[in-house]
Amino acid sequence: MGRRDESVPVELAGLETRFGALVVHQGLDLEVRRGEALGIVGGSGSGKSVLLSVISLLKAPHAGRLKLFGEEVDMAMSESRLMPLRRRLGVMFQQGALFSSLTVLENVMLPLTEHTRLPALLIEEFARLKIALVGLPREAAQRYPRELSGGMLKRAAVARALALDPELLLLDEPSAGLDPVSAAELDALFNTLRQALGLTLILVTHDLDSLFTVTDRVAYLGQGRVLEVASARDLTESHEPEIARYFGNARAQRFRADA
Ligand SMILES: Nc1ncnc2c1ncn2[C@@H]1O[C@H](COP(=O)(O)OP(=O)(O)OP(=O)(O)O)[C@@H](O)[C@H]1O
Repeated sequence: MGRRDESVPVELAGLETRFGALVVHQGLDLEVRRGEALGIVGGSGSGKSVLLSVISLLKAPHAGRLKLFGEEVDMAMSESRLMPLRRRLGVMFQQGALFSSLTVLENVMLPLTEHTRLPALLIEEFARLKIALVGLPREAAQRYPRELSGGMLKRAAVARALALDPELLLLDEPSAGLDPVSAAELDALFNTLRQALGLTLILVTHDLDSLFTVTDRVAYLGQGRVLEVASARDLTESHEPEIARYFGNARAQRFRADA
C-alpha cells in the first residue's frame, strides 16, 4: 500500500455517477486541499448535491476513483472500513433535516450516541459545547426545531454536523432561504469555525456573497465534470461560455464592478 497523502482530503478522478440512464457525472476530476474552503457551483441539476453524496459515501459512483484522506475508497468495502472515514466528515444537507421530534440538544447528541460509547453525561457536555460553538444561546438546546428561527435552525444543523469533530465539513446550500443578514452571519460562522478548528470546507452554493466571503477556490460543474477551478473572482471573469453565462447576471456584475 502506498503512502497516504493526507494533504488532499478528497481526490476524485474520472468519476462517473448515474441514476439509471441519467448520467450525472462523467470524467469528473477534483482535488480538495487540506484546510481550504472550496466552493462548488453550477447550473441547477448539474450534480452538485450528488457530488456531495459521493464524497460523503452515501452514493456509490458508477466508475472512477475516490480517495478520502489519502485512502482509496471502494463502496464495496466493509462497513467497518467505511465507518472510520465517514466519521472524519460532517455533512449539512440542503434541507437541514433536524429531527422535529427531538430538541436541539438531542439532535446534536444523536451522532455521538450512535457512533461512540461515551457516557451519556459526557455526550451531553460535548453536544452543549458544539451548540455554544455555533453561537446559539444556551436555552436553544432545549428547544424543538419548530421553535427556532431560520438562522438558528441552520446553526443547529451545523452543530450536529460538527458533533463528531470532523476534519472535513460538507455544506449543501447552507444559506438557502435565509435573509441576507442571517446568511452573512452564517458565512462569518463558517470562516470562524474554519480558523478555529482547522476545517476543510466544501460549500455548494448559488449565493455569490458566500462564494466571495468564504471560499479560496471555486469549482464550476457543467457537462458532468469540473469545467474550471479558480478563485471566485477569476471564475467570474472566465471566458468559458457556460461559466460566463452563469456569472453574467446582474449580481455577479456587481462584484466585478466592486473589484
Ligand atoms: N435519488 C435520485 N434518483 C434519480 N435522480 C436523481 C437522484 N438524485 C438526483 N438525481 C438527479 O441527478 C441530477 C443532479 O442532481 P443534483 O441534486 O446533484 O443537482 P444540483 O446541481 O445539486 O442542483 P440544484 O442546484 O438544483 O440543487 C438531477 O438531474 C437530479 O434529478
